[in-house]
Amino acid sequence: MTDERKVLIESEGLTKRFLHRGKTLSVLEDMDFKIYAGDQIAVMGPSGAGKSTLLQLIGTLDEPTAGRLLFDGVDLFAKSSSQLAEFRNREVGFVFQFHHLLPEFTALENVALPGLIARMPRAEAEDRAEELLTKVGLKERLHHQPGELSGGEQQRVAIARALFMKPRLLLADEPTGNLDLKTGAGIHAVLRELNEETGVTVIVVTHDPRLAEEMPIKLVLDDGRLLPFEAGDDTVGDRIPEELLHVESSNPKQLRARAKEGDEVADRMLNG
Ligand SMILES: Nc1ncnc2c1ncn2[C@@H]1O[C@H](COP(=O)(O)OP(=O)(O)OP(=O)(O)O)[C@@H](O)[C@H]1O
Repeated sequence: MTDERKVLIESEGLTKRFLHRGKTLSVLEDMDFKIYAGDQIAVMGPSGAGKSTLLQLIGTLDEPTAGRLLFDGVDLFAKSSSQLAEFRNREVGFVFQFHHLLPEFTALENVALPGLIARMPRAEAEDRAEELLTKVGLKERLHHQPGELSGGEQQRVAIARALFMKPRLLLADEPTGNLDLKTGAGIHAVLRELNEETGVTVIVVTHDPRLAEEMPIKLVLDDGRLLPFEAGDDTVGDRIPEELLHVESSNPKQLRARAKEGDEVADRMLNG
């Protein structure tokens, strides 16, 4: 099958092992995948499966032990560390579970900060920050400090800040981890809307299949492999996510077999 869409990220044999107290811990093994520009992907998997590690590699915050990662056809880890820093500034927005907003700055100032660091005129940076805060539904909270915002609002400020430099890729590591389900679903909806408006490629790590439902592509990382996750059937329900993921991902063959025929996107990503 041919696909006209642009491949944004391609991994070839991506491998990450940690040396810990004299023992080698293999986290990601020989991963091949493609992520297309504009994809919206949720990555689930048991605790310790390597989800954060994968995100750190894709965001070039860490280096692989082996393998390559291409971004728009360019081999990322062939770049120098200063080129990589520039790549991260320009192309990648990060959102973490704990938002790392500056407490003494307002929402507007927090979002405008990347522009000020890049020496953008203040008025221009603040205009863009206001535009982004409006997009994430916080037009009425521009001058609130993080401590005066709810957890979901703080996370939306962090998302707006991550998008300030118009990155092509947004990486979110459990952005809903300390939020209730409803607020978490709101955050995922914001990510989806931003993707639809700006075309930014979104990869979000989550523990909760109910939150993953917001994302069109759902993958499970387990045993160092990415597999399609079909959450649209009766296995989701109200089961405990960890238990569900464990049961599902311990049977990768079964999981593959169960992936619906229509789930071509995940298949294309994994098989090229
Ligand atoms: N710097 C490191 N040195 C040694 N081991 C590490 C290091 N970083 C991560 N690990 C190990 O790699 C494995 C994967 O960690 P990672 O944080 O990527 O998992 P995760 O899937 O994101 O887990 P969680 O859902 O609990 O956040 C874990 O077993 C962890 O202990």
